[in-house]
Amino acid sequence: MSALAIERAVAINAVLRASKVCQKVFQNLVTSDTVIKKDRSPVTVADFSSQAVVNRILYESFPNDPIVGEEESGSLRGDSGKELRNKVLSLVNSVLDTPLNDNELLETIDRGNFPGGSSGRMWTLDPIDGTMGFIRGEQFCVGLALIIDGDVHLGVLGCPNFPVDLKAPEEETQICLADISSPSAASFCESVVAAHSSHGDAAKIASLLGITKPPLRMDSMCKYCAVARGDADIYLRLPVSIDYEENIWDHAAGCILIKEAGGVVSDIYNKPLDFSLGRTLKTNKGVVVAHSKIHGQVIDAVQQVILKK
Ligand SMILES: Nc1ncnc2c1ncn2[C@@H]1O[C@H](COP(=O)(O)OS(=O)(=O)O)[C@@H](OP(=O)(O)O)[C@H]1O
Ligand SMILES: [Mg+2]
Ligand SMILES: [Mg+2]
Ligand SMILES: [Mg+2]
Repeated sequence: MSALAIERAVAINAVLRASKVCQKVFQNLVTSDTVIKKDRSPVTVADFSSQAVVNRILYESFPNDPIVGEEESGSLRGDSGKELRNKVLSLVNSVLDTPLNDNELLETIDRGNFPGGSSGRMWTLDPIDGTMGFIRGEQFCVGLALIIDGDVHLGVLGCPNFPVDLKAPEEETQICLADISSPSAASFCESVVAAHSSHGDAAKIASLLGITKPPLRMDSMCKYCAVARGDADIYLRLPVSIDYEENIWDHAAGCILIKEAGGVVSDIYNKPLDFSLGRTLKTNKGVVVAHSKIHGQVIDAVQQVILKK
C-alpha cells in the first residue's frame, strides 16, 4: 500500500461527509433573504457542523493526531448557545455513524484548537473556506491537509459547487496545470472580496505582464483548484494590510494540490509558504501561484508593483 493511503481514504471520507452537511445547510437554511440581509447564521451552523464531522472522523482513525481547525465551540456553549448547538448536533448526527451527545460535540469541535508547530503530525482544517461564496451559492470548499514536521504531505479539497470536467465525470483523474510559456497569454484568479486581496495591485501586475484577460474572481481555495487543473494560470493573493497573517488552513491543501499538479507556490517575496510556525504563516506575505515556467516573471512583476509602494 502506498504511503499515507489510509490517511488519504479517511480524509476523503471526512471531507465528503462534511461537504454533504454544508449542502444540506444551504438547501435548508439559506434563502434569498439570507443574502439580502447579509445574515451569517447559516454559515455559522455549517462551519461548526463541518468541523465537528471532520474532527470526529479523524479522531475515530487517528485519535492521537492533533488538529489546527478554524472554529472553536464558544458560541455553542451554555444557555445562550443552546439553539445553535441543537441545530449543529442534529446535522452532525445525520451524517455520522455513531451519534454524539452535547458534550462530545463541543469536545470534538475543540479538538481543532492545536497551536501547530514544526514537529510531528497534525491536520489542518478549514470547515468552510469562502464563507461569502457559500452564502451566495457560489464557490466554497472544505479544506483538509496533513502536515508532518512542518511540511504538507496530503491535501483534500471538497468543492461541492465547482463544476466537474464534463469530459471525465465521476472518474479519478490526475490533473495538471496548463502548459504556458508566456505570462501575457495567462489568465489569473483572485479573491472576490477586495479586502482579502488587493484588486488594484493585481490589475497593475497584470498590465505589467501584458495580461489582457479579465480576472477570474472566485471565493475559497477553489482558486488553487482552478489553477491546478488549467482553468486559470496564475493565482494572486496580494496583501491588503501589513499586519494580516494568513491562516495555515486557508492554504495547506491548496498548496500541495498545486505542487502535485506541477506548479509553484510562494509568497510575494518568492519564499515558500512555511507551515511550521503555528496557526498562521507568520513569515510569509501574500501568495503567488503559477506554472514554473512563468512563476519567476510573475514574481518580478509583483515585486515591481508592491515593493515600489
Ligand atoms: N484581511 C484579510 N486578508 C486576507 N485573507 C483574509 C483576510 N481576512 C480574512 N481572510 C481570509 O480569507 C479567506 C477567504 O479568502 P477568499 O480568497 O476565499 O476570499 S473571497 O471570498 O474570494 O473574497 C477567509 O476564509 P474563511 O473565513 O474560511 O472564508 C479568511 O480566513
Ligand atoms: Mg478560509
Ligand atoms: Mg472557514
Ligand atoms: Mg473564517
